[in-house]
Amino acid sequence: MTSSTDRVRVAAVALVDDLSRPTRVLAARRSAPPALAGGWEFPGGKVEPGESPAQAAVRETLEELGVRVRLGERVGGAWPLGGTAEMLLWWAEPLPGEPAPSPVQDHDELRWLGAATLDDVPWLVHDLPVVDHLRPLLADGPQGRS
Ligand SMILES: Nc1nc2c([nH]c(=O)n2[C@H]2C[C@H](O)[C@@H](COP(=O)(O)OP(=O)(O)OP(=O)(O)O)O2)c(=O)[nH]1
Repeated sequence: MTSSTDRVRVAAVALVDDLSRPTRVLAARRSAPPALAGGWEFPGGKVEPGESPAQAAVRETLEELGVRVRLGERVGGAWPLGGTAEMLLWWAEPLPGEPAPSPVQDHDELRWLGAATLDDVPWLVHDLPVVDHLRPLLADGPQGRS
């Protein structure tokens, strides 16, 4: 049996406009590696030795988008990413500052998506169940500001 220490753990954020009443979630388009380029994902990355997944989620968001975030609850359980990788996802709210993509960090575009526009981007295949999970949790509100 595979133990949790054998797994590649990815920590990511469902960055939303308002933790108490989320209407929009931030999607990021990957620019690299070639196999993933063009696919949309939740900002995040691999948990490094010595840090907790929650710390990794905060660190990766700052590195990738240039904003600090306040984490809320976890979104679902451990989401399989194929092979032995899994993703832990947190609701998160940006602290003051505007998220911006960083090509150095493998993102070239960001979009805020609401329940009605979640399918407007081609998500990475392993994110599709996560998107389905999020859809009913996003309240009606302003949709799809890019
Ligand atoms: N961050 C993130 N990664 C995802 C998602 N969906 C998905 O399949 N993945 C995959 C893509 C990558 O194979 C892996 C995350 O690796 P990464 O390249 O973002 O990690 P990292 O920032 O730590 O990068 P590196 O140090 O390994 O270069 O998880 C998602 O929604 N967010």
